[in-house]
Amino acid sequence: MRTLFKNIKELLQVRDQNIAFVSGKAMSKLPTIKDAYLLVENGLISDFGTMDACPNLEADTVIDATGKMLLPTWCDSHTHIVYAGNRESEFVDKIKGLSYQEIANKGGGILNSAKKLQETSEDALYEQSKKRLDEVMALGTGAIEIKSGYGLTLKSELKMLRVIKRLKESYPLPIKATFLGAHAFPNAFKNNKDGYIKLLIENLLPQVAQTQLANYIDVFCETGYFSVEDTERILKAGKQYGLQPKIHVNQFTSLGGVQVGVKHNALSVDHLEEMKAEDIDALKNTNTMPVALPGCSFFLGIPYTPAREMIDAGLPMALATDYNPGSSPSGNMNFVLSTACIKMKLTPEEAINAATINGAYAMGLEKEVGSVTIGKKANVILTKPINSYGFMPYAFGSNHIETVFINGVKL
Ligand SMILES: N=CN[C@@H](CCC(=O)O)C(=O)O
Ligand SMILES: [Zn+2]
Repeated sequence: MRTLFKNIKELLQVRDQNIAFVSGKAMSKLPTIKDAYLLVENGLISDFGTMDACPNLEADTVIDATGKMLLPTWCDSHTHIVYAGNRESEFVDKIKGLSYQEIANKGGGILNSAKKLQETSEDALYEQSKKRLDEVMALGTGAIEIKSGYGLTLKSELKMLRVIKRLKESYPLPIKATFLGAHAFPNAFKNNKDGYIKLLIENLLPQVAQTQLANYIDVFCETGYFSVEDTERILKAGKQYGLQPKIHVNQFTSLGGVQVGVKHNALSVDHLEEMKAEDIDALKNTNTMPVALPGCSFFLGIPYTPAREMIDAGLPMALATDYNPGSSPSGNMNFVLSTACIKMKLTPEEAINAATINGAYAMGLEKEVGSVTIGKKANVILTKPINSYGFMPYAFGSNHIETVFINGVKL
């Protein structure tokens, strides 16, 4: 099965196999080929170059991309798309000025979603999650990470993870699953936090590991949630089962979560809205990817991750949606791209690198997706006719995508 894209106005994010992610100044370079072709064979990228070198071969499908850009699909490395219902009931309180923490203290927040999820059947949860996945794929997402963390009991955490497994089996895009049992303390453990951590380590974690339902482990390291010490205990326990950390840190406070993540070889540290100089320093020369979630800052009205400062300090940066019912009820990576440029002062090149190759690395998929590279999956976005790739983040809110291809197949 061969598909040939020809006359591509500009083919974006063309890379060699050996580039896992880009950092600092290298983020401002987006390698492209103008007037290009791309050949897909059996779902993989098999060749590309300038049109004057386009081989004269038979293809099952030929797509004329005159005036259009072709780029890798978005790699959304941080989502919570498996949830039940929504939290629209908290929206007006939020508009009236209640903070995320105040809403949680009123019975809203993560525990509100946990209650809904515990009362929802596995099939219904799958159907609701599937709609969200269909929606974000149409918006250009071609690889995604999904967390548990609205179960908070053995039964419901496993239910969430089985739903993620079912999505993995039913959809053609790569999906990674993260165990986030340490998302909040259930009411029953309000006065016995140690009891919940013990339950997590001694009961939930062994079963999650035994069923092989998770690729990574996550903790919400934050005041009022899991302390740095709790986080360290949970990460050490996860390590026993071979689960690498990808953790929520520095959303509201800089507590030392970044350092604990780096110490335990986290694949990524995510949120980072509150960063001290020592947090930035701790990330230098490590393999841990910082992940910014501007949709969350936009929705909650909290600071944006100081991505400009971090990139200028030589760090890499990935962008993700954080799609969840409480702090970012949107999985639109195009909006994330615009917000990163407009609010976080990333250039279009930096934002595209952060949303593709660096996002792929932040979920361990850098060998499969995130760039136009021979042998990688042909998960690509064909834009509508546009003048330049900068138009995508610039003209925010409009849909610039004409077609999304996953494994070379049109959605
Ligand atoms: N902050 C922790 N977890 C999610 C929000 C969860 C929720 O409010 O339902 C986040 O990444 O923002
Ligand atoms: Zn999150």
